[in-house]
Amino acid sequence: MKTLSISGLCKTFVDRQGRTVEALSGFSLDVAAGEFITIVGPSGCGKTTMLRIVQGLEERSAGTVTIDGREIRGPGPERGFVFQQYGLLPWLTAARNIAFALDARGVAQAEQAERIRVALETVGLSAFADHYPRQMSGGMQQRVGIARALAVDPDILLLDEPFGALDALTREILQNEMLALSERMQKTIMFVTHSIDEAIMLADRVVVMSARPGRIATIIDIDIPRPRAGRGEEIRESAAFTHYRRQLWDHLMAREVAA
Ligand SMILES: Nc1ncnc2c1ncn2[C@@H]1O[C@H](COP(=O)(O)OP(=O)(O)OP(=O)(O)O)[C@@H](O)[C@H]1O
Repeated sequence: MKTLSISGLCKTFVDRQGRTVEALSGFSLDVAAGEFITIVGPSGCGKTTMLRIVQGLEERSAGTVTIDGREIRGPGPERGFVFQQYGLLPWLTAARNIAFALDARGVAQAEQAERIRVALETVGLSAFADHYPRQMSGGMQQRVGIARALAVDPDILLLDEPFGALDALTREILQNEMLALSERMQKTIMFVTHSIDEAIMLADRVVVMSARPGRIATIIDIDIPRPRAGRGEEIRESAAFTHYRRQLWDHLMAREVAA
């Protein structure tokens, strides 16, 4: 398990017309080893930008990102990323999609088959290794996306609205799988979502971002005991959950009105 420290992160984009967009301004957060953080905020407040910088997919304009005290600049094997639109290559099977990621990370061929087998088993897709993305539902494709991130065996998992494109029922099923996974594997997780319920259900802490330029507006500790996997209905119906939902809703409404 690894700690992640983000300090004074700023990002200014310059578009083709030379106009500047300040996406992030002074985003700072310390994430403890094994902690599950969810991030919510108004549309366009810089959530994806922040996550992409932490993954090393995007340059920062200022600030630092450190993992266990070591500053990072580009992508690395200790971090795995899950995209909203799955990001699978349509001409490759589930297993080959995972192999492609392992190749990119320099994992030896001899090790790959076992890693792919374990990753697909973890997400319940052992029987679908040879299926192409078009032969799978959205939920299954995103399970492959998660398996691909897990196959690299990262300590830190970064997920950018991974269930945003799924129907409500599939979304709840995958949330439960995410809970089971995180409670079993003890990874450090940052998870961006637009769903208040999802943010509460999964998190140890919910980070609420301000409108663009994004920074942290408030952080809410979610004091709902773990393990939570398999207890979705009970938790959603609890007084604590209702309380957190109201609290988050009020914060987000205040941001949207201010935006
Ligand atoms: N490559 C880019 N060039 C110029 N502007 C960009 C670029 N990428 C993002 N932006 C702008 O930066 C701001 C933050 O974008 P970002 O996608 O990080 O927000 P977000 O909070 O993830 O949005 P959403 O909630 O809608 O997914 C937006 O105004 C966006 O238009």
